[in-house]
Amino acid sequence: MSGHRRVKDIDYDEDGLDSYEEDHSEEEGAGELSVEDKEQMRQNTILVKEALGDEHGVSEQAIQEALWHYYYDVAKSVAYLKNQHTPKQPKKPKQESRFDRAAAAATPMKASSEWDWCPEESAISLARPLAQDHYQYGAYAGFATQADTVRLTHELPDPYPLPGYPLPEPPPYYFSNVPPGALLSYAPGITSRSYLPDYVPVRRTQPRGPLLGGSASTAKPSKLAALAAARKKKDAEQKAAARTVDEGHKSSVSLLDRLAKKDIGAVETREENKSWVVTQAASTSSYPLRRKRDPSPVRTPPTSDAPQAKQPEEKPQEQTDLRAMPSIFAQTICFALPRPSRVEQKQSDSMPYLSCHDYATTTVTEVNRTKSDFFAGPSPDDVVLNAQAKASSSKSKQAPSKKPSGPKSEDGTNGVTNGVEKLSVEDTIPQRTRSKNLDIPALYASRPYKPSASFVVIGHVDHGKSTLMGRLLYDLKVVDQRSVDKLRREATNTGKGSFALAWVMDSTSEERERGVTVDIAMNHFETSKCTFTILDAPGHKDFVPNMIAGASQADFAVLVIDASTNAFESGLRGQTKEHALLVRSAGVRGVVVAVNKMDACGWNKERFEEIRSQIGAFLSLAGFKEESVVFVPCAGLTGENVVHSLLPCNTQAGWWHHGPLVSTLETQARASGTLDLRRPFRLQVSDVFRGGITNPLSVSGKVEQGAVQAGDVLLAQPASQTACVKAIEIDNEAADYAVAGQIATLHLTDIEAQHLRSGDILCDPTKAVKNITTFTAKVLAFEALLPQGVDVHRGRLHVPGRVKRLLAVLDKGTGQVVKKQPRVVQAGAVARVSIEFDGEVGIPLEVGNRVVLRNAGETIAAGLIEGVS
Ligand SMILES: Nc1nc2c(ncn2[C@@H]2O[C@H](COP(=O)(O)OP(=O)(O)OP(=O)(O)O)[C@@H](O)[C@H]2O)c(=O)[nH]1
Repeated sequence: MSGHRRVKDIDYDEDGLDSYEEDHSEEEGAGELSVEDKEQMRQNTILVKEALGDEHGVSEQAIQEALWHYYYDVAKSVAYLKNQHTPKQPKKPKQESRFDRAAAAATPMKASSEWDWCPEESAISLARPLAQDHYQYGAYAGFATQADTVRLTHELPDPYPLPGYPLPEPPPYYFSNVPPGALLSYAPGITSRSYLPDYVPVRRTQPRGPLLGGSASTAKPSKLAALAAARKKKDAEQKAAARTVDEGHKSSVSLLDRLAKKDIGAVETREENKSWVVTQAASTSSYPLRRKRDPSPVRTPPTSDAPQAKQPEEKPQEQTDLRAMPSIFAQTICFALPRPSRVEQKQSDSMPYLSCHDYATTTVTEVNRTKSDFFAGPSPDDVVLNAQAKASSSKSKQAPSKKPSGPKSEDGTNGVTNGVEKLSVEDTIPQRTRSKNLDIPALYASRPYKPSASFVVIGHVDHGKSTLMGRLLYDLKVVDQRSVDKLRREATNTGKGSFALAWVMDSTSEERERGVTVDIAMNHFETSKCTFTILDAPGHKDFVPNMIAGASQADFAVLVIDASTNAFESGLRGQTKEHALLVRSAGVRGVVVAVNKMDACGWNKERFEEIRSQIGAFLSLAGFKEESVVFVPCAGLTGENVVHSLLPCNTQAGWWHHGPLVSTLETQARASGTLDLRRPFRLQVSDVFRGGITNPLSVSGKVEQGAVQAGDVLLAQPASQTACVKAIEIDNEAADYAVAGQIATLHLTDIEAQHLRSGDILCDPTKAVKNITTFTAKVLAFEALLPQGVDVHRGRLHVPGRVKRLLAVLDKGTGQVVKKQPRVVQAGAVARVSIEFDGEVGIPLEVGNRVVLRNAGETIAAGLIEGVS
């Protein structure tokens, strides 16, 4: 029985956390079998013998060694022993798939001896899942070839005997012809620990096949073949053309790709002053885009050395009009000198320094002559700082006055101070926003009631998540016809016509080129009853960390399942179950299962029922309550039963009498639960935006608990820096406050950008989250758990650490300690473990947070933090 199936009756809720005794005193003898181990060994040996039968003739010692090796896992031991002791049968060559044919057409290759370097054991253990997942790992990523598949298929051992047996990682050679940098950019989830060491010894003698993007299930074979055959040639041509034809256009597209907003047209007029919103002049599309996420600034110690304004340098030779325009500071310094009319005209209305002298025409002699005058009085900085000090001292004594109190000149005749005098403090220094001291819980309770919810869209790669969400937005008129037509044209031109709707969500050029979602795409829409935030998660296993980040912000999940032949089954072996477990681990309680691509199976009721019974059983084992799981058949591509009910003319679907997907979403949103707004404020930063003029630093994320309003001072952890909330936006609209459950954008002041990264916490400074270095957690093990290195994930946060100690195995039902200090925690067991972070910097986590533990690209456990230190 796999780890996935042993999730029964596990409740991740905080309830019952206090009920466990803790006793770490008992140490077991190391190196010898304990009494329990011996008993377990004896019982499992009998089970293995029974499973093997007599004809295998495997010795008891071999059985016990296998059991020891697999930590008493009977199924794995049996599989191993069978593989070891069964003579290999020559297998029938697998029938070539469309992908194989396309790849062969593109790059004719014979099976080489590339496989021979790989140890036989690895070959056998990797062969089957790789062949099954050839598309996912290989052709999909563009690194594997037909030769790989053919060879792997010939080498296949007996089918994996274990249901839900976890897929191993792709072998290193799948990436062997990729430079390490490119490997990381293709697969950010792959750590150097998991792949890069193996990269070095791999040698390939022949070039790999080209990238075959697109969907196996929907692309036409002829197109694929043609695409593959022309790929190499086109790649070279396109790259050269893209580089030379329009550099400017390219950069604007790539910037555009990374931005998020609902309506480009609206932003073009409203957001001229936000540098993170790039307006693509040529584009008139209004499909939603993604905001640019700040590339996590490197945290550096704060420095007081502000960049200095450039001082005029002595240049013996004559300056001409060709010199660059002076800085505003230089113009301020030199404004007493005569000003040429050319500059007056140019700067007439826009510049605050109307009488400013054009420094470009000032000679060194002039500068020297007037230098003593310039520095006779206080510097502009001094004046401003003095005024600021005065303003703050007067503010503390008297009520704030609306009239700006500008700095008084100390020397009315001095040009510099006169110039600065014209500035008010408000013009120069961003005013700290004053809190309106709103009673947020009362306001929230009395607001016009329209529930809002965010949902994460999960499921195996290519099951149609992005297309379904694109269709939802299109049918709800969030995206207009013109934009979709444009996307259709673009998608068709690149041979990916069927992805047009998916491109509504997948907006980056990388995602469009590869035909897969890479990061969470966020979008908003509204129905007459609710407002929603979509978090479209990537389905590919390399991007599971991004999926976890989406799950942590969601109120419920939409699990998309491809109903077409074999796709559902391959999803079960892939990410369908893993995603479902992860969202449950992240605290999500409700799931809408969208049984998608029903058009591809002719709206077959039996197929729908089969999927409902299998997935329903799994979700209940994973801890979802039956009433929190709803199934809806739909087809994102055709739009049937997504927003509009099924047409009566669709006779095949006459058996479905319930509403479309959107009405199910509304029901789930209403059931999403109540909010406790009076708890201390917490927001995990999901994205950081910087560079805007009016809002130089903004962050977005889900308010996990409590509430925030403009003027509040927050503490950023782990940097331990305070910041002031200047303004708040929710769903791209200005808001007075944000409350738990809402995904908000906070515009911040009084903090440097390097103190904020995605994954950080903004919290109430009076009840702050502490930075910790170790914690204990109650976890459910998806794989056997040992003291080992792990990546600790919580939303956008992921930090390397290690399982320091296995403290106890717990009873799943009661939570009582079953065994103290176990040597290993079996897959499916619940355990209390102690985890330590690798670095010296503390990590902002607290009791009650949900964490996911991953190792080498696999999720190995998930659970709740019970204690921190
Ligand atoms: N026949 C049919 N094909 C569909 C349907 N929905 C999506 N597809 C096709 O399935 C392929 C993959 O769709 P995507 O929306 O990119 O899948 P995805 O799950 O978002 O993929 P990732 O985000 O990369 O995991 C595309 O070629 C779609 O046209 C559907 O309802 N019917």
